[in-house]
Amino acid sequence: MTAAAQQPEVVVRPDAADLARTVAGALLDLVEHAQAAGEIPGICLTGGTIADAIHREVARQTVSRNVDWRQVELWWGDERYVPADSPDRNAAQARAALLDHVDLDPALVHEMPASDAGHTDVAAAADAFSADVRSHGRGGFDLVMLGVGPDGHVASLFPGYPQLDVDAIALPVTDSPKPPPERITFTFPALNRNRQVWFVASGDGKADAVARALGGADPHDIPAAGVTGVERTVWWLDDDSASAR
Ligand SMILES: O=C1O[C@H](COP(=O)(O)O)[C@@H](O)[C@H](O)[C@H]1O
Repeated sequence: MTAAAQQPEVVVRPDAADLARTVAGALLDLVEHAQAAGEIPGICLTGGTIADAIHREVARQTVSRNVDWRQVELWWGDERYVPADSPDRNAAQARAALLDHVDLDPALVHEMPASDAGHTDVAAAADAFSADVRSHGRGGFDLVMLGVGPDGHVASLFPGYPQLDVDAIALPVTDSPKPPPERITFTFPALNRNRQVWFVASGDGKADAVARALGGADPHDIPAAGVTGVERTVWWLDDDSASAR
């Protein structure tokens, strides 16, 4: 990793709606550029409040852009281990806001397993998902998007949890402090080998976690401090989430 890559960019917009519009535009720029270069961009989506607003904006803005959604590969950084039709799933939220409104190639959409997908338990499901990542042979994604919890969690990596110290691709969580308790999450090593990482956070409830992450907190306390992009790291904030910096 270069010194420049370790220095995150911070973009602050006045409010959540403006933030969502700005991030959606930047995401569509990234996809257009990758496709113009003949690539199929690999994007790892996130869940949460601002992510939902961003997905809706991407769907809205895409009609005026030159993007071929059949040539985009989608993954998720974490998932709630609940049935496939549960609205709690990050993938279900993304489908309602974005995926159902664009023409995707289903073979390029890699949801983490649902609890009714036939795996013995969440650990077996995390192993199966890790095998899916390995078999697709990507050295890293073009873009990983990460929401940030008020406690500084990213994906389903929570402060003080054992998953923070495991070298694996994806791991089960059985006692998440934020419901639902069972989840699957990418690990730090998996999140740290990707070209770009974009954190997205809005609202004053995120201000302390954002300030601590940008201030170089111990990732065991603020997991968001433990992820950077190989080429670029951007913190996309609104005035409220940026207010404690
Ligand atoms: O549980 C989760 O929370 C975070 C942040 O969600 P928010 O509603 O506070 O914005 C999210 O990024 C993560 O993917 C999700 O599983």
